[in-house]
Amino acid sequence: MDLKSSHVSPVLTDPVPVNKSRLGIHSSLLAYSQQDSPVSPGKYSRSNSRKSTGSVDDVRSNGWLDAMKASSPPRKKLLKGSSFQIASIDFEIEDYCTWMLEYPSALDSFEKIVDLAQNKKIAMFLDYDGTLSPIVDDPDCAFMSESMRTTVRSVATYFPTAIISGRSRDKVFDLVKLTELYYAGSHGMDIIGPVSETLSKNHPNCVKSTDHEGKEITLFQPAREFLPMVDEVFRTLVEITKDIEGVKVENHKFCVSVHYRNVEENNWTIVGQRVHDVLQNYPRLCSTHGRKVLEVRPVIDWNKGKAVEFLLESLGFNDSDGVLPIYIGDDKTDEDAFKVLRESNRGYGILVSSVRKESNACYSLRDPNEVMKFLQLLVNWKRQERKHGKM
Ligand SMILES: O=P(O)(O)OC[C@H]1O[C@H](O[C@H]2O[C@H](CO)[C@@H](O)[C@H](O)[C@H]2O)[C@H](O)[C@@H](O)[C@@H]1O
Repeated sequence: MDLKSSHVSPVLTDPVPVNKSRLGIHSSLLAYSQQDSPVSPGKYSRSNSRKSTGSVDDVRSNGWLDAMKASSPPRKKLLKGSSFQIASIDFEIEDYCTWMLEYPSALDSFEKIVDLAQNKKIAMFLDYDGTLSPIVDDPDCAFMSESMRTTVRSVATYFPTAIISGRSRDKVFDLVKLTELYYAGSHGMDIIGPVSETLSKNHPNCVKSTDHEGKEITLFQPAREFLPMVDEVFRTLVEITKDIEGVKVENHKFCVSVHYRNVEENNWTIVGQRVHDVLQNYPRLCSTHGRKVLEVRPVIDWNKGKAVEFLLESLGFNDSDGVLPIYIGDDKTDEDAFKVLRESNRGYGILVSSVRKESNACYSLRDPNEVMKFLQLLVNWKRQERKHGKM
């Protein structure tokens, strides 16, 4: 990619050390219970004088471990013939049905949704993991099906479509493999969008660039100055967690994922303690919970919601009534996008979940299979509209 300008300045809020509050861990916690801290300050860290001195019991009692457990629906182990199991499944189904009164199925509500799309242009925003691909144990194996790829390609033929993922932009592109889309990686901190003159005026730190096909695009990386710091933290986290079986640390350019899905539950507190202890030396980085993953990211005023606003603006839909944005996602980070749509009273957030969850979304879909059905309905509806000479 040829950068025509390298003038990129970050959009920063005050460098507040929010990592403690976001994790819900009191600052007095989190020294290693098993060994002395191997954390040493790097070039981009503060001195390690803020090393904490807590215990595993403290971590358990402040609710943080509960947040880790609740971060993804548990796998169901079916015990044949167990009446307790059957009763608990009955309860779950009933509970889910009650929840769906508040978050109706986007499939059942399809007519209502497209009714609002009359004379408007739909802009489609899609999360990747858990939305286009099923959640699997190994993040490197979270592949989307060919039928999902074909469906997303068709969606992009009719509507401007963007993928907004926690993964790095390159990694999510390698998985999706569609050049017809816009991509925002690192939870929206690395965006490739359409070229727009008005946008450049509002966001002086945008860079005009070209993609690998030579097409002009806009590159926006509001956390660019954090690159060396995030890289340093990635290497430290790999080192510091290497003795915990099952931990996987991913470098997503502007953020780092520390996965504990494959770690013995007894060791989850240790994973959290080590992440937190490293962050003690980086007050400009924080950590948030994803699905069996701790996400380390810069403390900046930017998230998936801001990325949606940015992309809408770059598509020329700033403050426009002529657009109906639809955002489909399954995770906590997608809530920022649902919130933006809810608060600006335009478009719909659709939560992908097979269990009850509080959300800022309006509708729900159970899993990636239902996401595909919904996208196919949308494509078929648009084809019919065109056939009948509408839009
Ligand atoms: O914003 P997303 O596209 O949804 O990315 C969020 C995280 O997704 C990946 O982790 C999740 O999916 C994995 C594969 O199914 C699963 O093993 C893991 O437990 C989930 O947390 C990705 O690996 C992370 O880096 C993303 O931040």
